[in-house]
Amino acid sequence: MRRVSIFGSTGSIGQNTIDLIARDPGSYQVVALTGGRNIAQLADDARRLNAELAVTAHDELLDDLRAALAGSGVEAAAGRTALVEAASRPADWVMSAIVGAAGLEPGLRALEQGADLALANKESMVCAGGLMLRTARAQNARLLPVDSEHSAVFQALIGEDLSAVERIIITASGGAFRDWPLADLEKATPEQAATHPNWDMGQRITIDSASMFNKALELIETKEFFGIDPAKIETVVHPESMIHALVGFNDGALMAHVGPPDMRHAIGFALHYPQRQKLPVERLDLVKLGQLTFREPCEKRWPALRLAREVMQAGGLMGAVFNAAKEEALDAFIAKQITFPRMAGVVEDVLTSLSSQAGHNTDAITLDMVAEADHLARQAAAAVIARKA
Ligand SMILES: NC(=O)C1=CN([C@@H]2O[C@H](COP(=O)(O)OP(=O)(O)OC[C@H]3O[C@@H](n4cnc5c(N)ncnc54)[C@H](OP(=O)(O)O)[C@@H]3O)[C@@H](O)[C@H]2O)C=CC1
Ligand SMILES: CC(=O)[C@@H](O)[C@H](O)COP(=O)(O)O
Ligand SMILES: [Mn+2]
Repeated sequence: MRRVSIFGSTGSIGQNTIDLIARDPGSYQVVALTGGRNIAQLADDARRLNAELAVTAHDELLDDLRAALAGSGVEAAAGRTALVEAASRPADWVMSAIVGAAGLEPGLRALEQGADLALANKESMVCAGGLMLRTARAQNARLLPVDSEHSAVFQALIGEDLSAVERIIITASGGAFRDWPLADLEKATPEQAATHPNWDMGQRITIDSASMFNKALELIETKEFFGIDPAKIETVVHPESMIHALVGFNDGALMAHVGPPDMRHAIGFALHYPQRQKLPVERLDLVKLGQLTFREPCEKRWPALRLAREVMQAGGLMGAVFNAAKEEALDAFIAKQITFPRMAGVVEDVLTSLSSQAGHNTDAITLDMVAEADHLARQAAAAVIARKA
């Protein structure tokens, strides 16, 4: 039996992962499930999957979790330290699906103890891509992309030579406001932004899709994951979200990964890699689909794309700064302290004020350095938000 843990099990990726594992209970021993505030879901899943341990990230919810697990034999724990300890428990395969920079350390600890890491948490690569790759290499552990675009690129590159890659194109749906007049964006609400045209995902990534901060993070994630020159990475607006990414080779071939917007494909690919196994995803009927469309992304509508290019150019700890500033701006938008378009302005101001964080050798970046850059960026973002709110 494979020993598996799921970090962020109560979320959208976590629930899709559980869906796949629960279909084949004889093949998996669940070591740890972790969640945040959704104690009922965490406890139900831990009981159903007979997990060894369930952890909530919130200390104050330990009593609730203990009560929900009473008589089940599942160990309960709470808090940041417990979360990181859970990641150090021996496991063969770990899903990293906590949202935000909070997912970095648990994923890194899982790699350090030699687990294969299925990485949905794109923030890990944005903040500390070099550290993640170095750790995986040192432990002979696999780091498997789960983000749909990066899983698509990974699959298109199997058996290929990276030096023959001319370009990588990642697609973007355009999110909730793709067709809105620009002037209306000032009035866009968090509720409107949290409605994705195609994908069913958590609130934060869905709003990031509307602002294209999600795509901005994914451009950086592509550079970090595949070690590719940013000039070779493109994005195109593809409203149907059927093609997830394309890889162009030096002979002109363009390999596209096509499939319905269902994360169980990318999760299942990472779960069974290097094998392919049957997955419960819809098989596309191309005739019914009829046509697929593409548009150039407008940087006026989505300034996050330009900022991502600046961050890739700057390197060092600027990815960590960018992500933390974005998280703070997103919190402020959700709390209705700033408007939707203002998020990009906040992030740009923070990037300007912390440009000194670019001067770090990527190979020497440690978790402590990332934490410090993250802290400085959140402080700077809070000041910008307070000044302009
Ligand atoms: N959803 C998708 O289809 C995709 C997601 N991703 C990436 O995967 C990650 C997860 O996304 P998604 O599943 O949508 O997010 P959700 O918001 O649905 O789930 C997030 C999970 O993280 C937990 N969590 C939230 N904050 C913390 C914290 N501070 N410490 C520990 N745990 C925490 C939540 O717990 P609780 O809910 O119990 O409070 C929940 O289990 C993100 O990095 C996202 O960018 C990438 C591609 C596609
Ligand atoms: C499913 C997935 O990988 C998401 O990151 C997706 O890419 C979001 O859609 P957007 O293309 O709207 O950002
Ligand atoms: Mn994606």
